[in-house]
Amino acid sequence: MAEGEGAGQPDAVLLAPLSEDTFLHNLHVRYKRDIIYTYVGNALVSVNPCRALPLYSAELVRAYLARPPYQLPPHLYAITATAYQWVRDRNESQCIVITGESGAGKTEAARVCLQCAVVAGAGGAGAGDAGAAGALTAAGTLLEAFGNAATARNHNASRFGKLLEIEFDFKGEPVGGHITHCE
Ligand SMILES: Nc1ncnc2c1ncn2[C@@H]1O[C@H](COP(=O)(O)OP(=O)(O)OP(=O)(O)O)[C@@H](O)[C@H]1O
Repeated sequence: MAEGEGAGQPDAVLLAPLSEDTFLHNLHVRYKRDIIYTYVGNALVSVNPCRALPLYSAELVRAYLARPPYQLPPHLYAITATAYQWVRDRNESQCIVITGESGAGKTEAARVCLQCAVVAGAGGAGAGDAGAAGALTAAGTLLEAFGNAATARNHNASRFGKLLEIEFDFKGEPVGGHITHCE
């Protein structure tokens, strides 16, 4: 799971010197090795690989849930697992903001976060596709069917903004959720 030699700097904050050039060069070095995630402190930069990479699995979610943040390579799972643990252990609402230009990969990133939250809420037991979180996944697909369109920048562009909320009970299991869409 370690990134190994020549993978660049996993946290851009540690680049010396830190400039636009070194930042972009570091992202490029990592991208060439199919490493699409890089931290900037507690934020995560994701580069759209435009092809499926073997970066996602329930087993990997469990690995991120089991380790403190920053002990494993940068990943959306690390961000989501930390948010989930803070909801469960500190009883604090958490928010993950995903931003970027059209086609940057926001919708895919939200899907990955939701997948991670589903597995986390199922106690890391598996795909955990049932219940509130499974319904949210299905609702997202349904909204895309009506609210997405092909554009010059993205073959599956969301034509609306999306606020996705998941509610967890005191055991950390998802019990409800909402998707609010805005034009
Ligand atoms: N992590 C990823 N792995 C593989 N392919 C990806 C990934 N992220 C994005 N893509 C590809 O890029 C396309 C565009 O991504 P996505 O729809 O998530 O962009 P977006 O930022 O939500 O765009 P928009 O704002 O136009 O809706 C996806 O349909 C998919 O083909």
